[in-house]
Amino acid sequence: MFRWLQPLLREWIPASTVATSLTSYLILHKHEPVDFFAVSSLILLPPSVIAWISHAVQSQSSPSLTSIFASYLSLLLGYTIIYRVSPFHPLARYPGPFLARVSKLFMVIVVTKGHAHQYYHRLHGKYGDIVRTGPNELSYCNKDGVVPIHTIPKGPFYARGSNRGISIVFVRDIALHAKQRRAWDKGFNGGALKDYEQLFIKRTQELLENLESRAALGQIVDMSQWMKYFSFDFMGDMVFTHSFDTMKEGDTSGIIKGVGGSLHVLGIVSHLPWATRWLDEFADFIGLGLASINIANVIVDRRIKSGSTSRDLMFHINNEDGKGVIQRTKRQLVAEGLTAMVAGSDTTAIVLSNLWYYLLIHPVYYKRLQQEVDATFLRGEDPTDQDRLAGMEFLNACINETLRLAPPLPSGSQRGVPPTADGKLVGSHLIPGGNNIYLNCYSIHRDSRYFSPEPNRFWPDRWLSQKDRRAMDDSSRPFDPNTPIIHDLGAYLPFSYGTRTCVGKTLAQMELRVVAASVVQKFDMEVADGYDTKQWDRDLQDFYVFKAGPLPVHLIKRQ
Ligand code: HEM
Repeated sequence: MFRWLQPLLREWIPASTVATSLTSYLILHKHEPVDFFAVSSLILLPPSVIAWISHAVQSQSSPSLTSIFASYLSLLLGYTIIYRVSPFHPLARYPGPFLARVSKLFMVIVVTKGHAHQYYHRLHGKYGDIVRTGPNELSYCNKDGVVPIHTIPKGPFYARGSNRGISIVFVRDIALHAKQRRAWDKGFNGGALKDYEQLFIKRTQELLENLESRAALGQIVDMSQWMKYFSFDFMGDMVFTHSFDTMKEGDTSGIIKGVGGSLHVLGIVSHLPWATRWLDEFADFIGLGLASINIANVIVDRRIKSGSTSRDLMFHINNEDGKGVIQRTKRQLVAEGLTAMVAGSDTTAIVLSNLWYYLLIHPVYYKRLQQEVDATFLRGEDPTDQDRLAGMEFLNACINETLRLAPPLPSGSQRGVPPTADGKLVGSHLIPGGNNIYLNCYSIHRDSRYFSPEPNRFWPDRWLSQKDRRAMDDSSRPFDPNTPIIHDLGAYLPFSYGTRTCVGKTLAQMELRVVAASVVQKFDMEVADGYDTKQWDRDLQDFYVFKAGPLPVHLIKRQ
């Protein structure tokens, strides 16, 4: 059949493979679709049609299906790579590792190992303030980027599939975010914080009782695990009036494991926005329902049915006072509730764990903190009074220094200059439309232009006034007032900056102060025998939010 067409076909197949792959490349390049059907049509349809025509003509010399696909896909890949590494790419002038220019897959490999924060930090050390970390992505480390970067909308990292509710963290549209944020702001105003305060004070008491019983038995306590138990239990109370009771029963509901697992996957997959989107779209279909979403679904269901028995966060977000601006579907409530759980528990837990680690390797600061607590609160008095806690300079210095050295979101939050925009000026760099940028929090916090001397060292005194400042690791000596100090708060952003700044900042600070002061008031703390404290940094992994390993300690109840 169609024998007369066969000679023509010999010429036509390679030509059409080149032409269709080039056309598909240009469409993919210009529109960057992430929709599964659009992308798979562009990738699979043209070679399928060519193969079908070739098969219909049935020439002996017709190339096989495999070779048509292989040529088509190689060409598509070839155009992409050539353009990305070429001097015509809008980010061509920015330095960075060669493989990062070629594909974001390179960063996925780096991220998977968990030490992206250290890798980015080394890149800034080698290439300077601005580094190309992906074909269309830059990492920035200069405080002149703080304001401009945080006025750019969130990037494709935050794109979600259509079958998930979109929680506040993932809303990319600026106007929609402002609307959604109003309900959240209501849930974190002075009155609401007062409501939550009693909840975390109660959970702190429970934490202390648990630590005390283990201390009495001489057991080793994993402080990292207990900080998670505490923060998840409190968040369950605060967000949904739901008791996870992990301090009593362990993680029987699977919420801690589920949230940790989701963050791990998100931290890796979200470097390929199309993959995140597809995972979302097909997760339920292929039976990959994320455990944390399933748990949140059940809790929100129960919470909606029971109505509000107290003014928890759902009360505000679900407009149960009738004063709200937007009505939410159950899917959205699940997304918002889960976001609150993730944003509020893993973050505070990691800050507290890091605080214990720094105080353990600098026992002199642990003692100083104890002295300050003892001087502020009477013997037997619980350190829960927020006014006095806010005035404790050394306590706040220790917390701030922990947040400086180990910000829970170390690599920053991706911002994407809209493809239609002319570009955005960041410092002296014009970032062209369609490209993404991160302000690297971990690196900027350790930059000697902003924090000096010794920016990599835990030295709470840098936060104190000159008269109170003591020498590094020797609190018996005053710090030499002639040594120049740089302490630039314009480069300090553990809670982010601008309209997307952390809505839970005040709550987190209150919680951190109460737990830190309560534990040091009650216990002396020592590293457990056999634990090498160098392991802590090795275990600390950056999956969007820091994830810590165990921190085994001995607690000794103070008399
Ligand atoms: C020490 C603890 C905390 C730190 C360091 C922290 C840090 C941050 C950072 C850096 C962001 C920006 C994220 C981004 O741009 O993608 C953020 C946003 C957010 N945080 Fe926190 N956070 C903490 C505790 C909390 C708590 C206790 C809550 C309460 C539920 C909370 C709720 C949120 C929410 C809802 C957002 C999204 C805000 C928005 O997009 O408008 N955070 N946080």
